[in-house]
Amino acid sequence: MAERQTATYLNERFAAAGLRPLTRFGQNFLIDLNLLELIARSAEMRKTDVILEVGTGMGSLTTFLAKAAGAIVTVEIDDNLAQLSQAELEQFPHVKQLHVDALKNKHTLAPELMDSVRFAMEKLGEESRFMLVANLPYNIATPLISNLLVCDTPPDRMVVTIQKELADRITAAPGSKDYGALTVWVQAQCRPEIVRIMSPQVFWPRPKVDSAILRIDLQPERRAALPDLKFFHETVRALFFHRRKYLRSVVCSGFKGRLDKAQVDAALAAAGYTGGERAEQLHVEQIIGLTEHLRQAVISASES
Ligand SMILES: C[S@@+](CC[C@H](N)C(=O)[O-])C[C@H]1O[C@@H](n2cnc3c(N)ncnc32)[C@H](O)[C@@H]1O
Repeated sequence: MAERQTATYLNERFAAAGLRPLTRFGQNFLIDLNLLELIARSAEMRKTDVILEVGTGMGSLTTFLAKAAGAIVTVEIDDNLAQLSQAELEQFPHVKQLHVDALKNKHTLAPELMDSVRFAMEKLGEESRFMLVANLPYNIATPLISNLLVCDTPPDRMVVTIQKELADRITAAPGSKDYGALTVWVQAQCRPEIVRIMSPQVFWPRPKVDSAILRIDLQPERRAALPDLKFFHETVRALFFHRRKYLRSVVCSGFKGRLDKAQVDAALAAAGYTGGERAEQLHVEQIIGLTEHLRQAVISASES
């Protein structure tokens, strides 16, 4: 296993197969064995857990996951890597390989992913939890994390390697430049925590930016307290769509056709705002409260 983690090994293996790592698929492989172990350890997996891995690559992280979890669903878009990793993973009957694009489109996961996860969870029984553990392709990290939180069965935990800049956005505090729709969407239902910052040297080939291992723990009671998840998701995106604009203006444009200006002013006042605030100043609980006032206003407006 250890030899499979070196840049020399990967270089030779790719060259022998006549391949090159593809930038368009975010093919930067972790070559530090300790970090692969850290990712697996941070997930605190049990033998009844189902793990989704997006980006099988050569199957190195998959091997760690297979040793700790009850079932693995690993997804790879690249024909050549899907083939190479198949040989490595054949020894694990509880690893299911899917050879598809993990995203059907920007807002939807490929249906095979959650179908396979649900099937594995049923087999493993009531105790089973679902987690995403992956060294993610950076170009799909945001939609993947975001879309998984829309699912009826969201992951109990995600432990992912992503760009540091994205980890900073997910863990940001109100008022900071990184604080935005993604921060609020994740923090309203989960507790995110940066486990480790990683320099480009721990990857082959080296990416241009720093990376981070991020652990995101679902908080089911917080998620259950959001009465309409879809409405919340859309509202948060609308609130941060024009970062420089004041609350009244972003709410008016986000709710155009559903609330008139007087109704917007009434909803803002009921939530305790003048409209002269900016969304980025409001902490997550305040945005949850404001969204609920807007939801009630939309319901009343549609009934009148
Ligand atoms: C950062 S590499 C990680 C590989 C391996 N897990 C590791 O840790 O070394 C990302 C992997 O995701 C695959 N990938 C990229 N886009 C994908 C997509 N849309 N769906 C599924 N796999 C994808 C790439 O081909 C690549 O193998």
